[in-house]
Amino acid sequence: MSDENRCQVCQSAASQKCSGCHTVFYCSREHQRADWKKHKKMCKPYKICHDEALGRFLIATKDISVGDIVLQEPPLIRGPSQVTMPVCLGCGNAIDEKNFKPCAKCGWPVCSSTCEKSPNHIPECQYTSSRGSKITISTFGSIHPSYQCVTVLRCLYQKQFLSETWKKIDLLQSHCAERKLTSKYEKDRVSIAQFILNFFKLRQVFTEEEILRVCGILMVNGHEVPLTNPPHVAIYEIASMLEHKCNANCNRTFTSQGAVLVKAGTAIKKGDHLSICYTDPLWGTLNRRHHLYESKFFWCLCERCADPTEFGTYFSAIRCQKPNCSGYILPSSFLDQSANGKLPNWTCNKCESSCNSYHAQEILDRIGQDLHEMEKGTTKAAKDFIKTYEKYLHSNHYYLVDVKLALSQLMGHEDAFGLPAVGDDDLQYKARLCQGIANLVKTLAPGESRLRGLLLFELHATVAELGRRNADPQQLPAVLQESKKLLQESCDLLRHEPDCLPEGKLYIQAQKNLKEIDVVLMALHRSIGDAPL
Ligand SMILES: C[S@@+](CC[C@H](N)C(=O)[O-])C[C@H]1O[C@@H](n2cnc3c(N)ncnc32)[C@H](O)[C@@H]1O
Repeated sequence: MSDENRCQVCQSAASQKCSGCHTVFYCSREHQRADWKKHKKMCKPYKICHDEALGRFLIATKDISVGDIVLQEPPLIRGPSQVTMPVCLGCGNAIDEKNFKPCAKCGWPVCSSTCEKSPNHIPECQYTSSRGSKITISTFGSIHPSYQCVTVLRCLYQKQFLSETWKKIDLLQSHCAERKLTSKYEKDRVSIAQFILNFFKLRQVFTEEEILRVCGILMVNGHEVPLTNPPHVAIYEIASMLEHKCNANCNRTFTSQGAVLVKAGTAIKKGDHLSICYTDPLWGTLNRRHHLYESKFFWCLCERCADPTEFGTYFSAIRCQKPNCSGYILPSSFLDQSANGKLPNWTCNKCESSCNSYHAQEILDRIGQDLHEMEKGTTKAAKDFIKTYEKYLHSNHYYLVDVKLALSQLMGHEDAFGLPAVGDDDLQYKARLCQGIANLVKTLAPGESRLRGLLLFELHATVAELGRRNADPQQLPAVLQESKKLLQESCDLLRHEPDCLPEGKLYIQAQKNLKEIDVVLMALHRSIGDAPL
């Protein structure tokens, strides 16, 4: 049984949930009543607001502590991503020519009889069988164009038959006017709208505009859900209203059943806007802003984008190459790009020499190309890259952080011998990398708890191994306490990750390690006498 179906009071199986926040379960009305005094402080800690610039957004209606669940809700619609290889239309996982069966009614491949009957599959099954002949999918393992229409059809089905869900979908922004100016709109018109109208013979039911609006809704509001392999896309009623910030105060994960779970990544004050990061917080500012503009149609103006130093981290900064200068080069603002597509000159914060933005971009493009071509999966290639480019970039630069992050994960995982096989210097280096990146992530993207949880897990193991090698027996308890503290923090950050994801598995491992550390500490306490527990 999953944690989410346990009674908040007695932990027994529970089927009733709080109708206010849908985040906690009870086995009986008695237990719900008994818990209300406590739970009402947590129930639905936000309200929906609206303004011209953001559309709808959420505001905290009370102070929210780090780690608290802000909301949890099932998807309105879920389905294959627009660009995908063939997947089972019941469970969403990849299928190949050896492990599928065509649905008896419509021909779309599914992986089992159970999946054939899945409610997820009803819309495309009904539309396909109504057209009079089945669909045939015969190529697997690579992107298949017919799947582009499936999630769109699932939304259209709601429009035609299930008006309550459709009303909620219909409220989501589609940015049709902006999309019309893009080449993606024309592509969607031909490969999705025309395909749906012609192949499924739905000209009497939907217009091209209606279908393209659904494409826009999915593009602007779709969440990539990693619970299936490959990930699928889902839209949610309330979570879709969360605004974006690159230094968001909330983060998002999923339950194993596909509900979205939004948690506070920082302490949030009553009246604060609730935000998540729509993009990768470890991309550089220019890439994040372009991505948001191209996929969500706004130029991000968050505090992080507005500060070229990104809170003093110099995450996008190039080293000044003037002799004897130890300064860093950045533009005075990254925001001007939204006005005229051009950035101001990049200027050194020490010697004030400057270069134009094209030149700075050229340097970054060249390094980016080298990173792209760098051999992946070996510590040597990563170390060489860092050694070469620390001369040109700030040590916190996103290219270096990208490689350092990969290196921190590789050390101790390159072979079956684990951390004990890593040399002393490398082990110290791994500890510095994990700690440095965890601190950087906390500053840049405080809501990003998953990555920090992962880094602190690696760090706890590294600290324990260093202690095992170097500490004298008297110091060992203190080292283990330090390792335990890091592990505890990692557990707090990962505790809502579902078991089926790597982060959820890590959480299970972290809990086991916590118990083991306690056993060792207890043994040391007994043998040394005054070791702290
Ligand atoms: C997932 S929707 C969020 C909900 C949406 N505001 C609504 O009314 O349904 C994403 C859209 O919200 C708006 N938005 C979100 N965050 C924003 C931000 N930081 N600045 C400007 N617009 C933003 C943009 O129009 C974006 O395309």
